[in-house]
Amino acid sequence: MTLQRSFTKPNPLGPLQDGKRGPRAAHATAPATATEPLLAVRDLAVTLADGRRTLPAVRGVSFELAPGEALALVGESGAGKSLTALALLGLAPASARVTGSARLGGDELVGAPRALYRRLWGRRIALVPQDALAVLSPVHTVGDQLAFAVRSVRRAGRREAERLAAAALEQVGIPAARARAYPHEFSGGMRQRAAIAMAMVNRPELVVADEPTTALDPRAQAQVLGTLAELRESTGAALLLVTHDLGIVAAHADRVAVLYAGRLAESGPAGQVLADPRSPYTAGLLAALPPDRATDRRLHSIGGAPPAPDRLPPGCAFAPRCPLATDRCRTEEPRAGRPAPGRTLACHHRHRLPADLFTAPAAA
Ligand SMILES: Nc1ncnc2c1ncn2[C@@H]1O[C@H](COP(=O)(O)OP(=O)(O)OP(=O)(O)O)[C@@H](O)[C@H]1O
Repeated sequence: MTLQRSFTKPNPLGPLQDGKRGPRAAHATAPATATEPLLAVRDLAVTLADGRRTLPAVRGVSFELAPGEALALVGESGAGKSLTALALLGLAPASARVTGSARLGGDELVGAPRALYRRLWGRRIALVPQDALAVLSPVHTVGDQLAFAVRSVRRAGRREAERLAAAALEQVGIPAARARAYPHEFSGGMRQRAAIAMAMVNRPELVVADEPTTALDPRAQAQVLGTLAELRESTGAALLLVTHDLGIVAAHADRVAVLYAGRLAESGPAGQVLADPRSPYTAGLLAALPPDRATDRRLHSIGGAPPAPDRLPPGCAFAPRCPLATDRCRTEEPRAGRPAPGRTLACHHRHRLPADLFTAPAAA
């Protein structure tokens, strides 16, 4: 289900009227139309050069994001989630070769010149990083940084920019009086919320959040994710959320794309994928979740570990860990198919998975 957000709540962030994205009209970037996705990623590949080796870290990833929609990129550590997100932002490491296509509205992001990114950053696409200090300078007050961000995008006098900065802070639950504080004077959760204010202050169409709550305790985590959800609701921004937490996916994503060893294992509506996974890898991730029933305290894990990008096995990269692996899986990499409307699956096993795939006792 695609959630088209309605722009019903007033937004105090200045002259941008609800449902209208005024300043963007002045940008030399092409907006998405109602009929096309906001972001269309096709065959995205990120290859890293590490000394004499080349590491295929992201391999032919494709997905779409509708305006206002939240898509979660999930997978174990090293799956290629962050590199995918960074490549879209034009922030992949210097050693990376990015190929394929990623269209934001009418603009091609892959291979785009810095000048295009400078027009897009903050205005149409913004980052909420894992660590707020990646976007907040320690030597300026939070208010000054927000005001600077405002003035870098729109013609606003100092007072107007300060008013908008204060409004942005209030929107993320930080009293306007704290605008004079430095980032180190905030708690970790407040810093993350300030980073959200920074990302959202100019009302971008797409927010990329890379593990935005990993370093936080559960209470701060819930506050930060709640803040992000409220701001998306009021501004209509789409969200690309990088996470390894399926609980966060269930609560905050409309759709999910599951990455394994740089490839898309499956994708689809979050509720469907979590309730009825078609990829054995997704089923394994779900089986490894802590049980919530008092009667079942077993923790099931997928045996083994994902392969490093320079140690990919032939065939399906998940085959060495997959209970269903056959000779074909070990020799032939599966191509993505469509097991159901709105879903993709890269697996040779197209039938429904047994419910006890990872919990059944191993055969003697
Ligand atoms: N700058 C780099 N130089 C060399 N290898 C890198 C670099 N950045 C990432 N990699 C490798 O690319 C692969 C994908 O990394 P990426 O950070 O995208 O994974 P991830 O799914 O986001 O993992 P995590 O959840 O741990 O952040 C990993 O094997 C990682 O070691």
